[in-house]
Amino acid sequence: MSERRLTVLSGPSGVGKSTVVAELRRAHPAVWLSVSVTTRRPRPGEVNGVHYYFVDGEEFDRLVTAGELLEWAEFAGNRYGTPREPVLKKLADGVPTLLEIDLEGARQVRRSMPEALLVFLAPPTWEELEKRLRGRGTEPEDVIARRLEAGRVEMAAEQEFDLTLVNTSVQDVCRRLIALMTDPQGVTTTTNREV
Ligand SMILES: Nc1ncnc2c1ncn2[C@@H]1O[C@H](COP(=O)(O)OP(=O)(O)OP(=O)(O)O)[C@@H](O)[C@H]1O
Ligand SMILES: Nc1nc2c(ncn2[C@@H]2O[C@H](COP(=O)(O)O)[C@@H](O)[C@H]2O)c(=O)[nH]1
Repeated sequence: MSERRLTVLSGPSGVGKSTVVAELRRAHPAVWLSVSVTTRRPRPGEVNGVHYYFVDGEEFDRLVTAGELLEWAEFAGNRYGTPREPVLKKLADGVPTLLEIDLEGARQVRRSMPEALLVFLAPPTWEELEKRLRGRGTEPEDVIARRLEAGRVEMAAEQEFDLTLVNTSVQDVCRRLIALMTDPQGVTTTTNREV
């Protein structure tokens, strides 16, 4: 494993980031996924401390002011952030570490930790993205519209990432991601589209 142990996975809402990460962690438990803090309400089945740390706005403000977040951003009406300490500890221990965060967060990590590998997860088509987001059935139509609007912005920023993986097959994306996390020398600085 080289020094680049921090990998960031971003992409438009509904592209399949959480699905890919869940499969990656099932198949490769040695990979550590940062648990974010959010002001969003839990969806049915989401567990505090597992999927997110669910906090109110006041607590989120406190974390920001105390400098406890490595990065944070507002996304579609809620705030999300990565607790700094656990990430730094895992990296110091040499553990391959994954952040699943939005574009703004990825940009902040690019600035503060330029050695991180930034991976953009893209949908096979825009129509498929809409289908997945609606098919998940977790948000009302007005929230879906906000997420799709943000998705247009995220899609336009693909070139800022080290490479793009197209999420046609979750298994294929996972295979490629784990290879990148364990042999990052294979990544060039030119943006590539793969899978
Ligand atoms: N390769 C795939 N083919 C078909 N459906 C998929 C694929 N990957 C994920 N999905 C489905 O797409 C939907 C959205 O996936 P997921 O919740 O993982 O997206 P996400 O990128 O994490 O979204 P968000 O950013 O809103 O949290 C889910 O219903 C999931 O089962
Ligand atoms: N900048 C950050 N973005 C984050 C973080 N945790 C999650 N996210 C991103 O937010 C959106 C919406 O997530 P959802 O769970 O409400 O669907 C998605 O793009 C996530 O990747 C974070 O810590 N920082």
